[in-house]
Order: sequence, then structure tokens, then C-alpha cells
Amino acid sequence: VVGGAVAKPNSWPWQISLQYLSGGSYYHTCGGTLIRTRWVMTAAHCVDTSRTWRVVLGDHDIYNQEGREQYMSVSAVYIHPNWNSNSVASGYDIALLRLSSDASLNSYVQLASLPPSGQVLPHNNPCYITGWGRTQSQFSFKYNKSAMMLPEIISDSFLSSDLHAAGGSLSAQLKQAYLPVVDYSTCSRSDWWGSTVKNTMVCAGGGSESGCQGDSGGPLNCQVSGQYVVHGVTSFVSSSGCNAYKKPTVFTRVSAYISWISGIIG
Ligand SMILES: CC(C)c1ccc(NC(=O)[C@@H]2CCCN2C(=O)[C@H](CCCC[NH3+])NC(=O)C(F)(F)F)cc1
Repeated sequence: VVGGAVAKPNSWPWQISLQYLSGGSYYHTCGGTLIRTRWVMTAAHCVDTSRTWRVVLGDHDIYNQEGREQYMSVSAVYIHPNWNSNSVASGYDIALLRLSSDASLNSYVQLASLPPSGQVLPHNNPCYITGWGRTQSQFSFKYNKSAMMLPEIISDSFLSSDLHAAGGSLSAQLKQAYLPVVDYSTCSRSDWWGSTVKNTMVCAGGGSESGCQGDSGGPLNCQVSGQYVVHGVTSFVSSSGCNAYKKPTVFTRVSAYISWISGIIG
């Protein structure tokens, strides 16, 4: 999350951290939403590689154990059948994870509410994105020696390389940012996302605050009649920067997939 603030611990009790096993340790890679005691909703692009996954419930600081966490293993991954990993713009960026055991619900771990099938929120509907994703965009900077008056002592190898840096690292603590809905007619304007965005998606934000790498799969929490409802699954941002101008964060529209979800979880 770029901008926003650290969330009050466990104030989004359906937010999960999806982690993968590598070299004996687990690493946060995506967010997700607890929708039943044995089911988590996330993005297809988070789980379209075969790894050993775990889901952490009740987390706040992903690098420190604070005693409220529940560590769940994943018994099955259901990726939407129409998902195409080469084309995030086609949509269907949604997946369900079946947990090996039931979550224990308490004040730190709760189920999310999902919207009714087909519900589309109006422009500027209040929503919050939550996640442990990067806090700044990544950047890459190409040096061009001839174009820059640099002392000869600076080696070509250094200069010829791109300067890549993880503009932001993951946030240790869960963050939230206020991202109001951008309606489809605005979001699909040619100087916004154009035809890249589909009406099976939700756009939100578009200012200086946004989702960023590592927030994928997490919830867009929208206020509807005084209650928070998870209307989006964080899907993509601009490849030229997380909070790029007129490129709001794009979410899978959950209300477009309610029948698919019901067909899987019963
Ligand atoms: C033009 C369209 C097809 C298109 C739109 C947006 C992108 N964005 C990106 O590639 C940026 C850069 C790093 C990852 N990323 C993303 O947007 C990834 C999803 C990538 C899925 C495709 N591999 N999602 C996120 O970073 C986010 F915001 F959800 F946390 C790429 C292509």
C-alpha cells in the first residue's frame, strides 16, 4: 500500500497473509480474504505457480509473532477456469484456497461479507484497500554515460547496468488506504485504463494512494449501508508505478463471481 496508514491491529479480521515455503522459511507473497472457516479468496495470479502455501490468520506484523496468529495449511487451490496468466487484462483473476482445518473465529479472526451477485458500486463509494504490499513503487533508472558528464573513473559496467531498486519493501505491519470507487465509465476512458479494464473489475483510488506489489489477492473493503463488504480482490496496478496518475488500482469485482464461488464452496 502506497500512502495510507498502519491499520489498527486486527481491525480487518478477514485479511490473511498468503505465504510460500522456500529454503525452510515462509515468505509473504499476497493477501487474501477469509470467507468461510475453511475457505480463503485470493487472486489467481498469486497461486498460478505450484508451491507449498500457508495462510496466516489474525496477523498484524508479518515478521513478528504476537500470539493472535493462526497458521493454516492449504489442502486445495481452485483457480478460475478462465484465468489466463498471460493476460491479467482479461479478468478472472480470482482463486479459492481450501484450508486443511477450520479457522477458529474470534475478535482477531472473522469472516468477510461478500456482495450480492451483480452489485456494482457507484462512483466515489468509500472503500479501503488493506495489505502488507510495497509502500512505494519500484523504479528502474537507466544510466547513459555519454549523455551524462561523469568522471571517467566510474566504470562502464556500473553505468551500463540499470539501477533497479525495490522502491519500497513490504510493510511489516498491515496498512490501509482510502481508495474511493472510480466507476467503469471513468476508469475505461482512453487516458485512464482504456480497454484494459473490464466491467468484471472495480477501479479504486487514482490519486497518490494505491495498492502495490504484495497487496495482490487482498480485499477492497467497501462501506455499503454502514457495513464493510469485500467488493474487490486486488489484481493489478500500472507497470510504470503503483500510484501512477489516472491508473487507479484495479480489483477483480467479487459480485461478478458469486455464482462461481458458491459452486465451489457450496
Ligand atoms: C496492459 C495490461 C495487460 C497490464 C496491466 C498492468 C500490469 N502491471 C504489472 O505488471 C505490475 C508490475 C509488477 C506486477 N504488476 C501488477 O500489477 C501485479 C499483477 C501482475 C499480473 C501480471 N503478471 N499486481 C500488483 O502489483 C497488485 F497491485 F495487485 F498488487 C501489467 C500489464
